[in-house]
Amino acid sequence: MGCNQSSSKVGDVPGKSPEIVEPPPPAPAVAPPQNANNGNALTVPPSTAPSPKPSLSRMSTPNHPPSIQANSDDGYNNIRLLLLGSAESGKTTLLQQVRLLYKQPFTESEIFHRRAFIYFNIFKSIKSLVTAMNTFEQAYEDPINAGRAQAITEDYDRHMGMFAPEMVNRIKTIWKDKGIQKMYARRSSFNLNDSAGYFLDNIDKINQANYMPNEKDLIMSYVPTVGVQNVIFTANKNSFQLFDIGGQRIDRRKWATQYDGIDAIFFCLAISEYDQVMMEDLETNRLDDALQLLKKISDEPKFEKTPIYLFLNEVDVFREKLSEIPLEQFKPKFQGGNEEDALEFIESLAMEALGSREKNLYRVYRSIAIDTKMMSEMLTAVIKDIIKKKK
Ligand SMILES: Nc1nc2c(ncn2[C@@H]2O[C@H](COP(=O)(O)OP(=O)(O)OP(=O)(O)O)[C@@H](O)[C@H]2O)c(=O)[nH]1
Ligand SMILES: [Mg+2]
Repeated sequence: MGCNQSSSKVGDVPGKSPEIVEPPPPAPAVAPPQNANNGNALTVPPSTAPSPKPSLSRMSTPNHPPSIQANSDDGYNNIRLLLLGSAESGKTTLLQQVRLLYKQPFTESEIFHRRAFIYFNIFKSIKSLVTAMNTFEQAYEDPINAGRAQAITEDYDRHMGMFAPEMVNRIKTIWKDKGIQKMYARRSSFNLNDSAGYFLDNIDKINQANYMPNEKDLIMSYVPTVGVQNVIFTANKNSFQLFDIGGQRIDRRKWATQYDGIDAIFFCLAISEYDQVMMEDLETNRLDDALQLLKKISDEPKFEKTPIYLFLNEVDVFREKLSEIPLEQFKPKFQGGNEEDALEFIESLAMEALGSREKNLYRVYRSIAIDTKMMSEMLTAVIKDIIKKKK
């Protein structure tokens, strides 16, 4: 099964919610990754295109996503939310948590689509690890694994489906190697998907013909967003529409087309990226880029009166990384200190980016977007706050 198959529509799946919209992307369904460390060349296939809810008017091109009418005549508020932030900052993960919280289940086609990407995530992770072994001149515990790793390095297949038995054994054997495990412990020194260990540990379960990703697998997988996705949900008699746009530089050009009529912004900022550079230019610091982006959004005249809910995300990865890679190495203004001091320092940078914005026009949260319990509490509070402000 490949991703190209996921062009079926939500409306095609009996008994499934018609409320999720993922408009067709402008590019072919799946383009090959550009290099071993960069899966960002992938595009998202048109997995869903629902039949409309009676009270909603829709359009379905990527630049003009389906919209709900600003005012309804049934006493409901229609509230439009925009999810922004750089690539891999946790936007789609947050959207997924919203879907879990407000009971917008994944469609069958979405699950199959994600499943294909899970294989791709696994292969990309093991490839990043063996590449790092060469870069950092880390030796394999078993020298035979160097040969197995070479075969991985030279494999340019996209691997969007089940692995052949030989390949799965190769990946498992390499993953168990103590040298690779040492490299994995140093993963903050190179770009590795945050969910690499989770999927590599579960490869036996995943590499089955009848494997269906569970809730956690779906949350942990990474499918770069291309174009605009959105979810419609109801909370406390208010109808919400949440738009999620890809955060890679190439996708940010589309952001401004979504700025009109937005009631609140959810901004995800991956604070764990303080030591990393952008995939796009391999130069710009990812945290600096994200902070600049936040400032740009905060200064945007159209958002002068729009509340910003800022999620300082990936707190788990941040905490793990601090002991390995001191923050002060990358942010000399940080005087050093414990985890809390480091978090407060990052928060102060975010406040700077938010500038002179009125206090009631932003809220800052420390989040772990993969943590469903934490996110359900946080999002419930955020949604309540938005409703209160809208009244
Ligand atoms: N450990 C950890 N992983 C996270 C967290 N938030 C997101 N992830 C993982 O990071 C990866 C990227 O997350 P996404 O939500 O898809 O990123 P995105 O911002 O939508 O990225 P684009 O669509 O490329 O703009 C996924 O594998 C997620 O499971 C977090 O707080 N902690
Ligand atoms: Mg996304």
